[in-house]
Amino acid sequence: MEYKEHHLKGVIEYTPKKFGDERGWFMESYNRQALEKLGVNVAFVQDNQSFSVKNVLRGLHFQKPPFAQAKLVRVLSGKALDVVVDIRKGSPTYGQHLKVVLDAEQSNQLFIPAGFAHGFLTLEDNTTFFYKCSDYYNKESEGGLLWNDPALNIDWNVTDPIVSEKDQVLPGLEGFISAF
Ligand SMILES: Cc1cn([C@H]2C[C@H](O)[C@@H](COP(=O)(O)OP(=O)(O)O[C@H]3O[C@@H](C)C(=O)[C@@H](O)[C@H]3O)O2)c(=O)[nH]c1=O
Repeated sequence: MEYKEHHLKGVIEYTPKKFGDERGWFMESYNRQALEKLGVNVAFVQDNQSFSVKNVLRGLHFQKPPFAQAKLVRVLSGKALDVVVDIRKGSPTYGQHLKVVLDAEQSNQLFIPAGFAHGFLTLEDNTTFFYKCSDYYNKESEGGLLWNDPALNIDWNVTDPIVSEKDQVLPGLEGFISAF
C-alpha cells in the first residue's frame, strides 16, 4: 500500500497493494483498518457509480452539514482528472485546489474529507467513476461551485467539456458563504 498526503490537509492519495500472478491481479480495494492507520476514521454508508464519455465534467459538488460527505473516490475503467477545493471556513488553504489523475490501471484512490467541493473531468471514453460516501444523498443539502470560476483558477486543460445544465449555473467563490 502506498499513500501520499497533499498540500490540502486531510486529503490522502492511496494506492492499495496489488498481488499479480499468471491469472491477473488481486487487491483489497477497500480496507477500513488500512485507512484508519492513515488517520481516516470514517464509516461509509453509500457507494456511487457513474459512467461517462470523454470530456464530461461533473462538479464541483458538496453536501452541506449535517449531511456533509467525506468521499473515497477512484475510477474502475478509464481515467479522470479529479479536483478538490478546500471550502473549510478558516482553513489556511481555503479556496485552494488540488488536482490528481485517477487512473484505473494505476488503481489510485483519493480520500476527500467533508469540507471540500469535488469534481472531475473524464480523460477517456468509458470512464467508470466509483466512490464511497460517509453520508446519504440529501437533495436539499446539495451545494456547488462553478467549475470555471476565475476565482478558483483551476486549469482543467479542456476547452468545451460536457457539463450538466445544473452545473453550468453554479455560483462562484465570490460571495460564497461556506457552511463548513
Ligand atoms: C449524487 C446523487 C444523485 N442522485 C440522482 C440525482 C439526479 O437525478 C441524478 C444525477 O445526479 P447529479 O447530476 O448530481 O450527478 P453527478 O453530477 O454525477 O453528481 C456527483 O458529482 C460528483 C462530482 C460528486 O462529487 C458526487 O458527490 C455527486 O455530486 O442522480 C441520487 O439519486 N443519489 C445521489 O447520491
